Amino acid sequence: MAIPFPCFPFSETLTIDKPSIPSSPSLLTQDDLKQIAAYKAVEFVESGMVLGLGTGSTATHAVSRIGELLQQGKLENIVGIPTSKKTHEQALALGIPLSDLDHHPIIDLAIDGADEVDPDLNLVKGRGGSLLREKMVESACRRLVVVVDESKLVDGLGGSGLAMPVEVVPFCWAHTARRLESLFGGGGGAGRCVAKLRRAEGGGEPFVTDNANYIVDLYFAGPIGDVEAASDAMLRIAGVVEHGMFLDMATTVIAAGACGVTVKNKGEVETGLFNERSRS
Ligand SMILES: O=C[C@H](O)[C@H](O)[C@H](O)COP(=O)(O)O
Repeated sequence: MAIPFPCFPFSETLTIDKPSIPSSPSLLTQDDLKQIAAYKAVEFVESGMVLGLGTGSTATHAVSRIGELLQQGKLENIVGIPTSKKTHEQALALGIPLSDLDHHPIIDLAIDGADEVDPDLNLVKGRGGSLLREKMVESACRRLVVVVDESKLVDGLGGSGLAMPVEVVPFCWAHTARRLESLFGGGGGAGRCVAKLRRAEGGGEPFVTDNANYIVDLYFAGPIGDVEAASDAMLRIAGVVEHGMFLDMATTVIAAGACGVTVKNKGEVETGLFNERSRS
């Protein structure tokens, strides 16, 4: 997706190099915006940190940048805790020293993408299928910095009309999917929620997570509303392993959009993109 070149593409505090961001062309792609947000987040990284390494097309830019800074000697003594097999492979290839939660139960900082971000910095994650490891790692973080392009900002979780992923055990997944659907008054596409098993590319076999589970995607007719109650109810269903709502976990969200980069910290008054979003 091509987006008009920002009127102020970098905030005053954005001091990163801008390696592949076009300077003269008048368009930034959605991937450019993801990279801008991710590079901004890497400014929070300091030598000696234990880092949660997120998963997805936005987080991959942050992992690349961390690898680059390590290779240049601008960062030292970093330990990365990957949130998926894919990120593990990427970080290994970049020479980032890796560990896990068993050996590093407290993480200084994690950087990850998100599928939806609400005005309170609650998130939907897991459209890439990595929600369980992401939630385990990011629950152990002192600071979780989320990086998104502005298309991810919503007024309420579930409001994008796109998938709300739930990781379930394969055993009788259809039964679990029906229970999830009926939790929200759904069924047959007529209600507030429709549950669908995620299929692997090609549409045949079920998509299988890094933990050998399945994903049931929930599609809501509008914002869920009471996300805490929805979270508790989903987790009470036997067969549900974890859901993709990350509530009260993000400490900072960096959103890149056509008019620049907005950094919002938990509890701060809304400005920039977030403010514009909440007015719309
Ligand atoms: O399972 C995937 C993760 O939760 C991703 O962080 C999330 O889906 C956002 O991915 P992307 O940056 O590719 O939009």
